[in-house]
Amino acid sequence: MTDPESADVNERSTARYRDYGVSDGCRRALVRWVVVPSWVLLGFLVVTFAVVRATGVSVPPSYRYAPFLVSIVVFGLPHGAVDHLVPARLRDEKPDLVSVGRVMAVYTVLVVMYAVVWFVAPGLAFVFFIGLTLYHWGQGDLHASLGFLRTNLGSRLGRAVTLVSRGSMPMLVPLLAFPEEYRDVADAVIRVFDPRGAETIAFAFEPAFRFSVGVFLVVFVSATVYLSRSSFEAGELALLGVYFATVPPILAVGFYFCFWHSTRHIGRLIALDPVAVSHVEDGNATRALLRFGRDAAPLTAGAVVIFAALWLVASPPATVEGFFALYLILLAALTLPHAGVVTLMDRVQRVW
Ligand SMILES: CC1=C(/C=C/C(C)=C/C=C/C(C)=C/C=O)C(C)(C)CCC1
Ligand SMILES: [Fe+2]
Repeated sequence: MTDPESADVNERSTARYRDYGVSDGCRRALVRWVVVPSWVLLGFLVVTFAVVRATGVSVPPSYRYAPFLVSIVVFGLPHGAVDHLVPARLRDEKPDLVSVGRVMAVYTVLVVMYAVVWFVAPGLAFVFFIGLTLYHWGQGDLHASLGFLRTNLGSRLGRAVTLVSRGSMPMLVPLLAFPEEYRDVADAVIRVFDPRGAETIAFAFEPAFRFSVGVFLVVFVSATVYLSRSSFEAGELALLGVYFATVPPILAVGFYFCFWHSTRHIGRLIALDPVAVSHVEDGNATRALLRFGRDAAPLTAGAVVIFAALWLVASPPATVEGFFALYLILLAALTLPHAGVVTLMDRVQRVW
């Protein structure tokens, strides 16, 4: 027989995770404050850039970096800066020195290991970064689809295929629609460690490879639409596909990072924090967001300090492209352990 107290805890945690960790009260607020605004923003950018293209107006290239610059303090970096609190909160416990220390230790080991790969084989590290981001952004969207929109994606296979399709939108559609800009970004990033730059991954820009990527996308997107039979799923995929095919990629990926991926994840974190949930349920979403901001502030500052140290060690060209390249390398290093923490969330919250 289980003792009544642990039965109670089990029951509470089953209730909490039945809906992918998002209660109904929270869900409505998240759709209103996170999902709908992200649709409006992406739709607005699609229309704007369709007009820009049709009229031949040119957008000064340096503006493309603005969303990534904003991401240092708004939503982007902070969305991963509460990872140290997550494992304890998943267990319904208050984070303590041991739980936080454990996360920090795993983070440090993974960041250092991946940093070594960047130095030894930067081309490989870059390709891994694209694959990692595909997985991580796909898992984020998969959770939002299940937990915020309550789509029924069918079997495990349906979920896996959805994850791949979703993650492929930001990572692979730009390779088909804007190969030169894609190559320029790869070149600037790899060049921080290897003067040959994108030459080390020349295969990725060959027509035959891009054609295979096109076939891959068609197969996965069709399978997702078929297996999910959900108009929300098909609609979001269509919006993302058109968006990444129309908006110049540095700008498009930057906006998506801050105002699609990060905002959804912050919503998921708020749903995990009982005090924040009570604010949301009282109709005070701003208060919940401020609480998140307070939790995220110290390690966001920590990441900025690491960025400054990286700048001193790597000393890339002092241009906006050089700054951006190094920032992407920082994001790459932090995303490896961050994706691990989110994978733990997925397991506990029964995404799989
Ligand atoms: C900007 C950009 C690219 C890559 C961006 C990546 C990979 C960003 C990853 C950010 C992460 C992982 C943030 C943390 O969650 C591409 C696709 C090369 C195409 C050209 C523009
Ligand atoms: Fe993330």
